[in-house]
Amino acid sequence: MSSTAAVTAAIERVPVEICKGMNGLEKVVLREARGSSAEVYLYGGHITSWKNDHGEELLFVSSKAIFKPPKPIRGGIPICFPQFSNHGFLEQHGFARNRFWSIDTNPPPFPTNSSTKTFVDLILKPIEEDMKIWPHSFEFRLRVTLGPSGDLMLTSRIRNTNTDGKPFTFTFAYHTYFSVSDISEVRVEGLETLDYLDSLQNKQRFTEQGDAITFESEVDKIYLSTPTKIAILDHEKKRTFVIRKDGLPDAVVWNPWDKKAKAMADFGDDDYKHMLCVEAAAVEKPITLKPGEEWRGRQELSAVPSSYCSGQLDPQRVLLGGRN
Ligand SMILES: O=P(O)(O)OC[C@H]1O[C@H](O)[C@H](O)[C@@H](O)[C@@H]1O
Repeated sequence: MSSTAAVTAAIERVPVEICKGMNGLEKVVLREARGSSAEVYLYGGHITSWKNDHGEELLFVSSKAIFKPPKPIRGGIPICFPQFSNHGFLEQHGFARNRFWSIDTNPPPFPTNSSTKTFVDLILKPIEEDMKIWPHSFEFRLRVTLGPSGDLMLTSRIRNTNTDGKPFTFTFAYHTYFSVSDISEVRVEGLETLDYLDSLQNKQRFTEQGDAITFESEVDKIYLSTPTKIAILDHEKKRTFVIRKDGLPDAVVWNPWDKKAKAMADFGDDDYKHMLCVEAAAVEKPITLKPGEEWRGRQELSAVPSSYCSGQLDPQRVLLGGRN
């Protein structure tokens, strides 16, 4: 893109608001004309709010969340990089979720749908401390976009900028906490009959049964090679979340249930009833990048009124307009 085009693109964009959030931490607020909004903290590159055009919050953030470094924020969408969970020697979920990201004022060209003008680009580069625990140079660019109908899109571009010729390997997840009315009324469709690693049973491999997934106890599973669309149906709210993903073959499903909830200082005792994590991820097959190579991982979230019946995962029908 020429510099003139870049300037034009910047002018056409809906300006984003940068303000102080909890404990004075900086956050970016995106707003769409019809009323939807999203908030992202520079601390963690962490989405903490996604509201539909009625102003209803769609993500769960614990009322006990601690917005204070180095503690990651409990809820919203933490970014797990360069390690998912304890699958490696780094701290749980890697360090991206508790680093300060910057606004990327001049991101490399990025194909954008011409109707979406509400977005912000963030960037994370390693600090000296990171290089000690993970000796690699990288540029992690995160674009957060709010679509005209309130869809929330996250695109990550991770580039190996090592100058020593060395490749690096990472695992990744968008650790999305969805807000649900009552976990026992929720069903997940799209993961039936798939293989998963059960993190509650030493990551042993099992095969899911044929019915949609429902919840009556703690769950912590990594579903493998999942379809690009997954739906979360919330009967009580009459709302369906549709997750579309690209470059992220796995999907983690997590709910800590009552005992683990009580053990977490930044999570209310009953919070587990009102959240469900379904996390677009790349875990089973870690990503390796050579110097100069870039990886992309994309997640798109929509929330629509539940209007379809069990066993008919057909987001084309759910999403008026039938986008794929
Ligand atoms: O407490 P955190 O470090 O944020 O992790 C919360 C959860 O994240 C993922 O869903 C993992 O699969 C779980 O094993 C973990 O408990």
